[in-house]
Amino acid sequence: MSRKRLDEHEVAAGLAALNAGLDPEAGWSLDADGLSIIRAFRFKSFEEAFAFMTQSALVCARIDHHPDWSNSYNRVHVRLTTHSAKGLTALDLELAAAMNAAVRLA
Ligand SMILES: C[C@H](O)[C@H](O)[C@H]1CNC2=NC(N)=NC(=O)C2=N1
Repeated sequence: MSRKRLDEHEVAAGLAALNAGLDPEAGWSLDADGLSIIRAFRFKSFEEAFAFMTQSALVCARIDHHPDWSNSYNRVHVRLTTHSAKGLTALDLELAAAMNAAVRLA
């Protein structure tokens, strides 16, 4: 997977694909600086939130790409960017898609 920075059209297309079928309030959005994407996840319990983080962590380890994230009880806030590229790459879209899938397993 490439660590080349995506242009704004690639980012917009990626976000549209990630958010297809999601409640517009619930999906991924571009941060104000355009360098990262963010999503707030809310679960039924701390256990479900942590199961989601555990599932996501396995993907992070596999693709060597890691989120900036925080957890408070049943909420997980995620920010994805590629530090080495100083912006968004295909890896961020891949990890976001994996997190969308991990929600269903949590
Ligand atoms: C050496 C190693 O591949 C790099 O430090 C990776 C690890 N995980 C990473 N994760 C993220 N989100 N951005 C990076 O630039 C990055 N770099």
